[in-house]
Amino acid sequence: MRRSIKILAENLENCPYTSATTTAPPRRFSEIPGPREIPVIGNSRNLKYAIGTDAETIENYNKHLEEMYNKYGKIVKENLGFGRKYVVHVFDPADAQTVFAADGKTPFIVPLQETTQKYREMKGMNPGLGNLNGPEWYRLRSSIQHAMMRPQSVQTYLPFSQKVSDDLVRHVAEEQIRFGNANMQKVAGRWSLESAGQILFEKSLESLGNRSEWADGLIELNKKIFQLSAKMRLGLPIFRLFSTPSWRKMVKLEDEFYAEVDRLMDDALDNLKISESDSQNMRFASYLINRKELNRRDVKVILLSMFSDGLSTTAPMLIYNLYNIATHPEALRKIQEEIKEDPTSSKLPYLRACIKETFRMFPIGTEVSRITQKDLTLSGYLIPAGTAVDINTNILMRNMVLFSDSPHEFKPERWLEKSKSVHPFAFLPFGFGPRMCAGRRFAEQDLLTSLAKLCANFDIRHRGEPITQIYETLLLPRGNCEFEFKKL
Ligand code: HEM
Repeated sequence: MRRSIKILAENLENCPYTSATTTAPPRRFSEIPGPREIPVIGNSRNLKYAIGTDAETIENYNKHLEEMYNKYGKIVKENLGFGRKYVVHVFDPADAQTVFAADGKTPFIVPLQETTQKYREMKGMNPGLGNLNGPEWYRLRSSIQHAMMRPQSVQTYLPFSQKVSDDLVRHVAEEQIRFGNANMQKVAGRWSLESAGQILFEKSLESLGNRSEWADGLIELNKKIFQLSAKMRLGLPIFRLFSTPSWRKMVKLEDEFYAEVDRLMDDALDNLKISESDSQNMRFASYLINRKELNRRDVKVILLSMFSDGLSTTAPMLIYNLYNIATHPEALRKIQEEIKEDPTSSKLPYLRACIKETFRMFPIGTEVSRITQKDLTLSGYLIPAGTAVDINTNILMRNMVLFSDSPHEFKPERWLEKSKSVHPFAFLPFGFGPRMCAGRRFAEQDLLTSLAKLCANFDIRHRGEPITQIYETLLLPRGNCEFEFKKL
């Protein structure tokens, strides 16, 4: 990681946004600007949530972050209230770099879903990769690093990715004939479930075939968990002390979800065998059961973490990509030409640039979080060790200065022009460092393969209400997700 920080830092010199180094002593934490604080309640926004959980406000949490940036500048502190501590929001890539550089071997994070962490602990389960910190996180993460993060290892899954994309093309064509369009809220969910089956459970779940209704049920369940979790995250945290109606509802939803996923994991693991053959070429679950340092419980924790994180991220990203492509016919034409030129190539630089641009315009998360492990100076203020810092990637990736005054335009070309360098800590859709998204390579490969197949087979149109984002723990699509696919 040190090396990658060094390489990235070398690109920084020309960036107008890079903070000038200063020798002045850092200012006190209490001086960091931020919303008015009310005793017990915390920042003034909490009052809205305390009086009644205002869905409208929660859905616009990303807008609230943007407003804070516009009002207070590139560093803002927020008192979370009700016995919770402060969170420091940073909106400056130089500060992001400082935080990541201090990460060390085991970066600490605030779990994205406190409710999931609490549920798993209550059930005696391991909280899972995205919820753990410290040596237990390190032990589990190290065991999958090789299988998940090396681009070469992910190549092993290419044939399965291709099979899923063929199934997707067939399914979309069928939906188009049946309904006159394909509702991608459903289809993308089925696609991501099918891909998870192939990669994690080593079998087809037939989500794009006979079992699409079953798939829709599981995806809906997952969606409800994310929606409720957003309300509980931003609302009054009484569920930490008492079993509130929201908490009981959450337990019921999680129970249903885990019963289903547990069945999937047991089915997969019961059919896999310990093998002496080359573990480098094994698929994921087989690779895991062949790791001597992992027992069955560990394997299930890892599979569960990968499954639940993957399910809620790649499906919306497929929708956002299709939306950008469908609303920019010239981009679709360029992708189709690129594929026609070399149908077997997986290089596809223009399509890759479209995907990158979509990650920038439609980030799936509001922030990448860290708990600092040593004192840091951010934007000239002293941040004591143990402070929660949110690196607001969604604001960074749409910043006017960092993206040449056109942050709201879909411009894949910006990633192809060598002369235009982007601050390396301004574009972090998968986070950074040892805690970087464990499914990154899979997500990128699945998106590239399936989008290439869809673009090569169809003219894609989008009409009606534009797609925007709402906050439901992640930034999920709102608007018309029905696309028309005209066979070429
Ligand atoms: C397009 C889709 C995706 C995006 C944008 C995304 C983004 C992220 C981000 C920003 C993080 C936090 C990184 C950090 O703290 O530095 C993360 C963590 C994680 N992601 Fe993803 N992700 C995606 C897809 C996936 C998929 C497909 C999987 C599984 C197959 C997955 C599994 C995980 C796991 C397990 C973690 C926790 C890692 C840890 O704490 O060690 N993600 N992801």
